[in-house]
Amino acid sequence: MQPVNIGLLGLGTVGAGVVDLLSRNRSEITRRAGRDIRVTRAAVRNPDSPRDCDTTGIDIGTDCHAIVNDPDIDVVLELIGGEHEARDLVMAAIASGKHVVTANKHLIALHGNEIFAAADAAGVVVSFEAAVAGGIPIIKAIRESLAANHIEWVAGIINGTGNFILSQMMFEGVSFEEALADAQRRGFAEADPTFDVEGIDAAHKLAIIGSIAFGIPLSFDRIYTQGIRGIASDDIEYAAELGYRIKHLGIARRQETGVELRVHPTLVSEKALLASVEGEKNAIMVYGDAVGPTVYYGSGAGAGPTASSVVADLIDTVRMMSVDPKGRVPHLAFQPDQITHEPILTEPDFECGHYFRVQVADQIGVMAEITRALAEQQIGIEAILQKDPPTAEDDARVMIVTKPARERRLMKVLDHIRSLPYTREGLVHMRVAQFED
Ligand SMILES: NC(=O)C1=CN([C@@H]2O[C@H](COP(=O)(O)OP(=O)(O)OC[C@H]3O[C@@H](n4cnc5c(N)ncnc54)[C@H](O)[C@@H]3O)[C@@H](O)[C@H]2O)C=CC1
Ligand SMILES: N[C@@H](CC=O)C(=O)O
Ligand code: NA
Repeated sequence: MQPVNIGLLGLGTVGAGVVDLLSRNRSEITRRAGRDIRVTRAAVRNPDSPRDCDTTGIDIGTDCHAIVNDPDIDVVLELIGGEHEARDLVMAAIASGKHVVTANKHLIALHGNEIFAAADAAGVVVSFEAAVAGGIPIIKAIRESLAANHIEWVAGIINGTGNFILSQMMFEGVSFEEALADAQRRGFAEADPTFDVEGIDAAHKLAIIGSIAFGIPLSFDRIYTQGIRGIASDDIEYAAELGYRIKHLGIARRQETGVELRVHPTLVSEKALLASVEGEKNAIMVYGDAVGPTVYYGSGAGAGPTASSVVADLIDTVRMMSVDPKGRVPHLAFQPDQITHEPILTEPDFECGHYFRVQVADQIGVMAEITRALAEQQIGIEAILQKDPPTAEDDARVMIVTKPARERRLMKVLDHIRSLPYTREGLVHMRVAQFED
């Protein structure tokens, strides 16, 4: 059989990982794919930079379009990252009848609807397993292995850099900035690390998860997104005393009236599986009506893990080259004409537990007023903690975890508490996740 020629766009962390893996496991990969898969051309910004892989036999240049238009290239592997240039290259590859593999969640989250429509029309496949949770085969799990289920919710740690920073801060006493610099050195962080710390990267991934779980279009701009920068070490401590860990989660959840798509710091019971996921590791729970809860854990970033998914996509691509396009796994899990536009809910309609911290004058009746306000909105209390603040001797800090409640009700309570004469500035609110795992 003829070898399959890969045109590689980008030879950075992931690109080098792919070249290395294809060479290291060449014989097993060929036995699985049925054909030899080889990178024949690559484009990079600076061809003279040193590489973390052996590039013997690869023609390295700077012109991505020359690769996309090369008739000898069978599959384009997009690993340059970013949005517009990657979109143009992928659309050009599709137009020239080439299959595409990408690790670019930014690209898929923002342009996937257009890209998949073009790919379906051209009879080619765009694969993107590495785009969500790096090496964890979560796309395949949701799209294929759980295809019999009505997916009720998906919740996970889907940004390795953010989880690494939170773990370093909690266990190593490292500052936020130091931990981020370390994540960058280790190759986990995005080229623009604000994508990691502001929750944008997680929102890109959640857009993809939500779409393949619920059969809705990719809806990145409708995702509620909050990053990890605002998490105070005091709240990490208080949460621990209350029996919780603060994790940065992406949550896609069905309600009767629509779907919640949200990314934010979340209190997770220390007994929950997700609470024990540390460092750059990712973990995703998927709840299907037939299967119940399932968990997928592993490395969400780094050269080897990400290359593992990219190469698996290349193998899949090679295998399905000979399959009738109508018989292939649909890009977004559901047949393209079965994608529906369900309402995507906004904050007032989110339903979950809540944590809040409020500093008040330490007077008789204050706690009673706070609990009365909660009761008036029919919000149950899960746990209460009271502490002296680090300064302001006559004040008290009150931390409350509520039972699940519609966020619109909780906001009324918090507005009321803020308006009380003895309430100080700086009320903190975070959401709490309840999982069955
Ligand atoms: N690093 C990781 O752990 C993971 C990365 N990804 C995604 O994989 C993709 C690649 O990420 P990394 O390898 O980490 O990036 P990187 O910054 O290490 O490498 C990017 C490569 O693309 C080349 N490049 C960029 N723009 C180019 C252009 N216009 N023309 C020619 N070459 C160009 C650069 O020279 C470099 O070789 C991104 O979409 C990223 O989000 C996905 C999962 C994990
Ligand atoms: N920057 C991302 C890389 C993988 O997607 C992360 O930290 O998770
Ligand atoms: Na993956």
